[in-house]
Amino acid sequence: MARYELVKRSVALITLTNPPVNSLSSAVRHGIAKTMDRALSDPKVTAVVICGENGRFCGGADIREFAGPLRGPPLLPLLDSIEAGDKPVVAAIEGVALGGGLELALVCHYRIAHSKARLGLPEVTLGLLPAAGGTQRLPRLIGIPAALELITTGRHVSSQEALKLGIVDQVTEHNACEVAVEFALRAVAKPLSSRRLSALTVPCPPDLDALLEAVTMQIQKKARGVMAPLACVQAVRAAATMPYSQGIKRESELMATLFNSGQARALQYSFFAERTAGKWTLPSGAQWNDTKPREIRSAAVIGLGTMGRGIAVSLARVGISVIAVESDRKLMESGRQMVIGMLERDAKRRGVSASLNLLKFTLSLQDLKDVDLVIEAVFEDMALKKRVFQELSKVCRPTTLLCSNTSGLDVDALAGVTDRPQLVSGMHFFSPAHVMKLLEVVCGPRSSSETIATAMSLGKRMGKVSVAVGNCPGFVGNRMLKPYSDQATFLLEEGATPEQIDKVLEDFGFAMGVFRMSDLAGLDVGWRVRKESGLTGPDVDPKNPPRRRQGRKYCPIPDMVCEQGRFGQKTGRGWYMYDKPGGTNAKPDPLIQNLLETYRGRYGIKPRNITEQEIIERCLFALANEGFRILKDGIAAQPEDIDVIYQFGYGFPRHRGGPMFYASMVGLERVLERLEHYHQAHPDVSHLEPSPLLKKLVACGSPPIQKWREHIKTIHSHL
Ligand SMILES: CCCCCCC/C=C/C(=O)SCCNC(=O)CCNC(=O)[C@H](O)C(C)(C)COP(=O)(O)OP(=O)(O)OC[C@H]1O[C@@H](n2cnc3c(N)ncnc32)[C@H](O)[C@@H]1OP(=O)(O)O
Repeated sequence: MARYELVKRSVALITLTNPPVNSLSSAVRHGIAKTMDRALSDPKVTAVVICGENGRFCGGADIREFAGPLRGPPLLPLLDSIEAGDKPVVAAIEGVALGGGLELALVCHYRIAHSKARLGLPEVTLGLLPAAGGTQRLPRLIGIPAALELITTGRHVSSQEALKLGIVDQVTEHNACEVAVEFALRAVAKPLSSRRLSALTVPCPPDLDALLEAVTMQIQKKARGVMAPLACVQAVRAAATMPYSQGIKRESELMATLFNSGQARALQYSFFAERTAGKWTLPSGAQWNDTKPREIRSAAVIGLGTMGRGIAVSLARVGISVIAVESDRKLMESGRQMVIGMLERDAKRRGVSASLNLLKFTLSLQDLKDVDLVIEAVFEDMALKKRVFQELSKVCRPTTLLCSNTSGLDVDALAGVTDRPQLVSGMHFFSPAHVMKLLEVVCGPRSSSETIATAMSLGKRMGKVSVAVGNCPGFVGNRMLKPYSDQATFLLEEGATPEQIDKVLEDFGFAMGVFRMSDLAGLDVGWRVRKESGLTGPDVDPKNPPRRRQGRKYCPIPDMVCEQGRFGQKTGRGWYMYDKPGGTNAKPDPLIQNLLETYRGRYGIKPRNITEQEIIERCLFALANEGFRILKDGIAAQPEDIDVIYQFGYGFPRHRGGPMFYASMVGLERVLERLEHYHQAHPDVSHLEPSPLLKKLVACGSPPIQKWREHIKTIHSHL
């Protein structure tokens, strides 16, 4: 796990060998301890270089080992002993030096980085802090403000920035290992005391308290309820105010509070869930690692509304030439201006030049005959989409892939009107499409594995977290949203207010509560869908008892809000009131309060006090319950996919892991018991009826989430 060689007759070259990222597993730590001992005790060796195999220095501690008992040599004393050694040690950083990897580099007396390397202390993103001396050594090297920023955000820096900050001593375009060996030979005669970071004093800013206070406030605002960044501030405070020996103790104490926390478990689960989601399997047996995606050089986007514009930007900025189609010259011109403006702003932010030459705008579908792939992003109307797909089928060459950016319509019905159903899939982007990282790739029953592989790979190329899902109304994300928002509106009937429900959800960690989110998305969209499906409007059978539709309980309050022209932020009124149309500052509206009181009065509902616990349980357990149904139906292949969708598309707090992980943390037995309780109280709300899969998992002893797949493997997958 660590290779030892003698090079240039006097330099010990230690190579970490734990692919793919040379993480510091117990075997690697053991290997470092052994090879360092050998280097320090061999009189022929005058200097040491540490590097990583396959052009990657080290991706940090082995995160998988955190779940089990700590084995092998502990990292902190191992690193301390490297720093204390009397022969110069040089880190040759290629690829990445992250977390424990950077901490290893910080105990080396010199650091040489390749120009393409990235460095950082991302432990905070895993619910931890850099507890192998990172919170004490980095401030001594680069000062409190810069160290505080890097440690509390976990941001990676380029080697150029690392050089400017003083983290590395030299950046090279050449082989970092060879450069480090030459550097080590020159360092042999030089004193090491000033190179041992733990022995340095911290350059402390005069306004330390004010700085720490400001950063704490910023964290509390941006990452409400998240423990790790606050613990990082405490650890850096210790570096500033205590000698190293005490600071390091404080670092360990703070780490101990985080290490076994639910937040750390959720964040580490989220790290792996994101990677698991990319590994799809289709019912045919085809998989992510055995199906070659097509190369996409050119694409077309149909419709330059909000979604189409964002999709065009996402494609062009990764070097794909884009033909954008609109039906009307005025719309095309305004779309053109907006796409160009978005691309220019994006390029400026990233410090690159805008790829405007890749864009072409047209009114004619005939111009699409040679593109590799089309993404249709017209209005969410099946008849209109079918017309577009029929037309595309005629004009595009037979090998062109046809994708729909639908948020929930039947992808197979669209495939059915084309001459190439195997080349049709859904690509459900989230608004704004050039910002939001989630992409649901919808696999119809006739989509080929190559089509899915290509859509998934294109998503990755655009920087999206892509998740393959099956074809059903709403797919995964929007299908689950319904029980969640239904519960919220039922709670309004029973006595809650929008602001009370939103506060509970936001305190839980959601970026926005369900009502604020609906106001942002626009209330009219759902209203139109409900009208089209006969749930409200003139087509409703007058014989329907009030508050019941299609044999189920129905809450008409959202329709009543829309009937007043309150469509959310865009009209300045929705569940909340805003300063102006388009305003974002939501204030409780007495008119909504009135509407709720009148409504309850009309139906004889006596409002009751609704607790925080009930809001969380009814909204989130109903959400997870639908997730279990989705797994049972084979619409998502694994719970990780659902959790990734909810984190990246719906603002579910990452430190809670996602709805399925959250259910597993609460305990499946408890979730089942509470759903049974609420379903008994509301027998006409089918979403509260515990799903068969949840019951099955509880009957099997509530296995950990990673084992659920074994219990759902017999299910017929629609992916
Ligand atoms: C009481 C104990 C005290 C201990 C103190 C310890 C203090 C130190 C703590 C740490 O170091 S925590 C770890 C900090 N490091 C990170 O957060 C880095 C995580 N990794 C990444 O960001 C990326 O993987 C990467 C290194 C930038 C590479 O990205 P790339 O896109 O090229 O590959 P991936 O698909 O992400 O990863 C490939 C493969 O490797 C697995 N993996 C990556 N890093 C780790 C790791 N640190 N530990 C274990 N496994 C890791 C990753 O999961 C992928 O595998 P699969 O999931 O596909 O099987």
